[in-house]
Amino acid sequence: MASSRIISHSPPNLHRQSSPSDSLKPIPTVNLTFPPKRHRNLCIRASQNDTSHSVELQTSPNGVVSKDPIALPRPLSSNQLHTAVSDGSRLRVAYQGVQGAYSESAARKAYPNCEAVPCEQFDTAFEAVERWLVDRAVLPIENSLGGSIHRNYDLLLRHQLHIVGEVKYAVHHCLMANHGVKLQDLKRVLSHPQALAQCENTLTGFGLVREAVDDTAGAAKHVAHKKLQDAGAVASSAAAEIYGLSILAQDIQDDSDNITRFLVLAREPILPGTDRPFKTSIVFSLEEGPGVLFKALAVFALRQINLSKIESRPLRKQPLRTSDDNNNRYFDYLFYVDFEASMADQNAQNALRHLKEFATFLRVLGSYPMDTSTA
Ligand SMILES: O=C(O)C(=O)C[C@]1(C(=O)O)C=C[C@@H](O)C=C1
Repeated sequence: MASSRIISHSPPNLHRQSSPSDSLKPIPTVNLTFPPKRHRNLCIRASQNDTSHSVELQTSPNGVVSKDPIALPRPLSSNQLHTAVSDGSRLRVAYQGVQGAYSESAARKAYPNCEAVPCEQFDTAFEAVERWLVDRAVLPIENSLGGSIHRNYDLLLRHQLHIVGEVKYAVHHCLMANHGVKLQDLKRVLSHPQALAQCENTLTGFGLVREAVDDTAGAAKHVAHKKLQDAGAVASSAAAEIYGLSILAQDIQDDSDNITRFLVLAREPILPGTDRPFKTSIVFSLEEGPGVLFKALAVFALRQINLSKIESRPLRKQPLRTSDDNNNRYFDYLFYVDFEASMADQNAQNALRHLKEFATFLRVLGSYPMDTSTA
């Protein structure tokens, strides 16, 4: 039997090591300030323009840092997450992009009362959660027209965050430009590559050259700030309002059913329940050989567990493997699978135990309530 490793939900951990030399890659929207070591209270401050957010952390002399227990977000139970979704608590939620991005709307759908914290890149949002700057991150993982957001699959594995929820958000794209600019004046259109892909047919019909930028709202902001006369942006109607642009065309996505699925990430897992529909996300790798993937997926089929998503990504550290029998070299993959069952369900636990018998690596990324709302 191949050696296997399973990394499952860890117990809640409210402490982390920190020192003044802790470093973070430059984050334009988030700044870290570490006071001298002698200060007992360590203040991590994240600021964006005139908005500043701060979290008070207590340091012990040996440098172990823990939050004031009263202010600490407790490890979430599935019930607490449900409450947060319905009435919203003042959680700090990171998203990628600037104000008006769809990701911000998704963060607000998950936590209606949250303080949404913009991050320049997906990596920044992951780090912001890990470093206690925010409580959650809401990041896109797949879109019904454009497919998977591969970067976030790779980051899920690189970081140790847990999936604690999902949000489905209906994306309605608008073509927008500065006041007075007409559709026939436009030569170029700026947006996030996913958004451009979702409007492929419409933009081709308009004869516009596509230019990819970090996020949809950032595109709108750029067009407005530079007062561009030959370029428009594809973004939300909220972005048009925020940056003072005129909407030239509405609902320009190639299919009216344009849904993006976002993941909610946290430092701690939630307790999986069976009180409502749950989904579990895992990642695993397999030995090379005929039928191994079939065998892996059969552990779910045998137990009537429905799979809702499967994605494969190259295994970066050892992307090629040479077969023992001949000199053939094979690509090596990681398989990401979402299945419709809770880890609290014995059937799901049996399926994973079975998979672990022949998987070379297996990690549970999270077991969380399904978003059954109509986006
Ligand atoms: O640019 C934005 O507004 C985003 O929130 C990013 C993003 C994505 O990465 O897929 C999210 C939803 C839409 O599908 C288009 C773009």
